[in-house]
Amino acid sequence: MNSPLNKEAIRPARHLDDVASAASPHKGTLSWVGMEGIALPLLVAGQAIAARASAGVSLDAPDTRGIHMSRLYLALAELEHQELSLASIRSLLDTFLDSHQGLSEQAFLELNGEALLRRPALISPLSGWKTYPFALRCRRTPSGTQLILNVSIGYSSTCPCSAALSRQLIQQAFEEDFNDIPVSRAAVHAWLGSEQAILATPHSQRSQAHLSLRLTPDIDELPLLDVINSVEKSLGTALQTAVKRVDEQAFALANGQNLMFCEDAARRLHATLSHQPAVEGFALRIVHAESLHAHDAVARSEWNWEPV
Ligand SMILES: Nc1nc2c(ncn2[C@@H]2O[C@H](COP(=O)(O)OP(=O)(O)OP(=O)(O)O)[C@@H](O)[C@H]2O)c(=O)[nH]1
Repeated sequence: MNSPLNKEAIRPARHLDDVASAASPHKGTLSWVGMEGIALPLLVAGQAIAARASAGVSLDAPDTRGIHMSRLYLALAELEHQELSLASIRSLLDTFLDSHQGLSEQAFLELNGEALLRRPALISPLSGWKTYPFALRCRRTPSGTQLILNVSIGYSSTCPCSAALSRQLIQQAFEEDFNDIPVSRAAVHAWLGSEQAILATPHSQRSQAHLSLRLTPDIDELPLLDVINSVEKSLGTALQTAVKRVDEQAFALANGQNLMFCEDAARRLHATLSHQPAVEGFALRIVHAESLHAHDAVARSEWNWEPV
């Protein structure tokens, strides 16, 4: 059995050695030093979420052994209990540098989480929750601040080729079924409502737009919700939450009105994102998880973008 804790034995000495501030046995600067995977509660679009943070600084003093991890860790509390904003992130990066004067010229913060948004149904008054994975990568250097927002947005895509081929089969079936009977409005109406008439349907797939956006460095609000809304509007076929039949019918119509190859989706989003006021440049990757194939159809596009 362990002996009881002897608090006297662990009472802190008046002076605690600070190894981090001592001279390093090995000299040299380091581009990034800090902590990864820190649990951090955040408020995004009004919802509390569990995020993970990476916090770091450069170590530009070649003789100093280490940075002060606790100062970075404690500073992260600045982001708690308030809506996540770019203004608060810039202030936090300043705190990182202020707490490492003489040691660090650059500060870094990465936040990973899932935005949790309530989304309305297409027609009915219902709504439900959807998550959008995001990452915010921030860097403060003597020449300014860089902010990269990554976000993934799911949607539905219906193959335009498959739709055309299905229509062709329906036309052929019409030719055959009405070959020797008179074409009346009532007969065609009844025929259109039968499974035997609409004998082929195009394939659809759950698809993903993976976006990396370089944000205008001096804006204060995080444009996550604006970007998600613009992208879903541009594609027209956002994944749904609560669905009644009236919503499902509207979704079928939206898919039929927005037939999309991965190239079509990439071009639409290229146009949409290049008009987002908060976005200075982007790289996008469109992934259609094909139901026709066991592999994915993918398109990429960039604007004003250099990989970082
Ligand atoms: N620099 C550094 N610190 C580490 C590492 N691993 C654990 N730590 C610990 O992180 C703790 C916090 O470091 P500091 O922020 O320097 O703590 P402190 O000296 O009490 O705080 P200040 O007085 O503000 O400097 C220390 O107990 C370190 O031992 C590491 O790899 N590098």
